[in-house]
Amino acid sequence: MTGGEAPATNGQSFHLAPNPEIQKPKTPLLVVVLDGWGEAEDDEYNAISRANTPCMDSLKKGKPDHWMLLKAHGTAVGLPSDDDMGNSEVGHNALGSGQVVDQGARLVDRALETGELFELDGWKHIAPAATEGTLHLIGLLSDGGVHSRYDQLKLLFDGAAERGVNRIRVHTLTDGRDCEDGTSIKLMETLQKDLQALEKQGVDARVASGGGRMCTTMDRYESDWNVVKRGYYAHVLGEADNKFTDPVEALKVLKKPKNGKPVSDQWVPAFVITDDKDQPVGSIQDGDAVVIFNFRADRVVELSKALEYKDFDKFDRKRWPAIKVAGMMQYDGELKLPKDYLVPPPKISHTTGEYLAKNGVSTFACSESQKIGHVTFFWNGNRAAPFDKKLETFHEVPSDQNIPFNEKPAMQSQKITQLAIDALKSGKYNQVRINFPNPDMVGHTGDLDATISACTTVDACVKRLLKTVEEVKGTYLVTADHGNAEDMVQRDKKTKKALMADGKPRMLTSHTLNPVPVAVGGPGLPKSVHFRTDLKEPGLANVGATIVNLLGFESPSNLEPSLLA
Ligand SMILES: O=C(O)[C@H](O)COP(=O)(O)O
Ligand SMILES: [Mn+2]
Ligand SMILES: [Mn+2]
Repeated sequence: MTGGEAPATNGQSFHLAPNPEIQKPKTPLLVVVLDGWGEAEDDEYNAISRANTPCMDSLKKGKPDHWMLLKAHGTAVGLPSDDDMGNSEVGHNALGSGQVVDQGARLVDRALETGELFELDGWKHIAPAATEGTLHLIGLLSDGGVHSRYDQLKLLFDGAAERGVNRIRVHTLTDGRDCEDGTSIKLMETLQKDLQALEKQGVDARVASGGGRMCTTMDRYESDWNVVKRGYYAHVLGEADNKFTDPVEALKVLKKPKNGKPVSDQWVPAFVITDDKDQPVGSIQDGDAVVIFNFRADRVVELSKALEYKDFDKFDRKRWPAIKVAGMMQYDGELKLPKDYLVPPPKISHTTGEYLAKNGVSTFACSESQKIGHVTFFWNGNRAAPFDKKLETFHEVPSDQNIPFNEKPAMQSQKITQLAIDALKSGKYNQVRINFPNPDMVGHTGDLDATISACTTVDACVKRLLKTVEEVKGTYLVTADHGNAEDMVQRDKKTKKALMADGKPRMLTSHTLNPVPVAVGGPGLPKSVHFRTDLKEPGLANVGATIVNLLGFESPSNLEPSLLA
């Protein structure tokens, strides 16, 4: 269902030709993204196969005509290699743009490998302050490759030192979400060793502050500004309740069990490293340079605002130093935030969202705060505002704040479901697009029972939604952005057996390399329409053209081929 009169992709034409097989539907299309719902064999650590999922099971019976699997990781979504797990940013970029675009991780790798990063405008912008003052590096200490990677951080500080920077302070956010929980201590030891190597070369290089990513700095979509406030106070002001002279010691103490459970890397309270006079070793001062070294946008947009915006009222900054700031990338192309950046971000244009808006399609997009930007910002190629305010409604349900989501695995799924049902019945929208965060957000806690509960809940929500699609005689497309809940344990790479420690399974808190399901159906889908079987390696990017087809148009030539025959 590709072909027809292809519009130019250079910005001149967004016209979409009518689809001869699927007429522009009079009833709505429901698009559901089950965040972190991958496909894997039944297993005791597969929270999806262990959950009660009659609705998703029934969709699977539609294989091969109306159910199939899609690649959701690695090069299929623009990541550097097929060892890279998928994530929400690249997943929703691929789904919504209908294209495979070289993603931030790959672009930063290239710019660092070639040394080009240090020739570009972003580096030139901060270099004088970095060499005369202190270079601060703030970001996620991780080897997960979702928001950042340690090898990139090391190339960055080594490269800076080679170029005359002689005072470096690293502000570390511990992970345990994109890599195994508990590995923060080892990674901090590696960082310490690498900074000490610089010290031997005469560079004053130290860790200055830190904290767990879920309570320090890395909030997203304005779910809870207190998270950013804690980070700003620790990194910029050098203020936190927890003070240590050594960062490894800080983690060892702050991770000690509370109520019988060790504190997860994600939730380490904010801390500051001080000298023997109890003074912070690396608060941010006038004249310093700051690089935010995450390449992924969502969780550093707020920090960028707090560092860069003169007018800022989200919390009392107490002190706002005159500094030069650069992001690893520009995180919001529309807001031009941050103004300066080390590596130009991926260029994602001519997305399905733009085509559809320019062809009169009305859309209701909804999720809770934790994921609202996934079905808006990421979906539309890292662009926050609608293409057409009259046609697109973005609805955010506030998420619970400051709790690990295994404590409430249903999250806001019932509210999202009800809002989507109302939108489907309203007759106002051609497309209703939602994201259920539960399998992913609860999966990241490593709590198997809570994740099973999350998946059972979400399946019941999809069931209610598909019943409504029946009632309104609409169409549906149900899919996911990457795997997570379907494998909750670390495995031996060769034997695939679960890894154990002290007689207990080592839980997996990160995403996986597994494929994800996609299903289409509903009374609005013409009987003759079904999935094609000739695509070599169908992936998430093939969904974009599929949605364009389901809404009654031929897909334009710049999109990956549709899944429909
Ligand atoms: O930011 C996060 O929560 C994790 O690093 C990745 O999860 P997501 O890609 O599903 O958002
Ligand atoms: Mn996701
Ligand atoms: Mn996730």
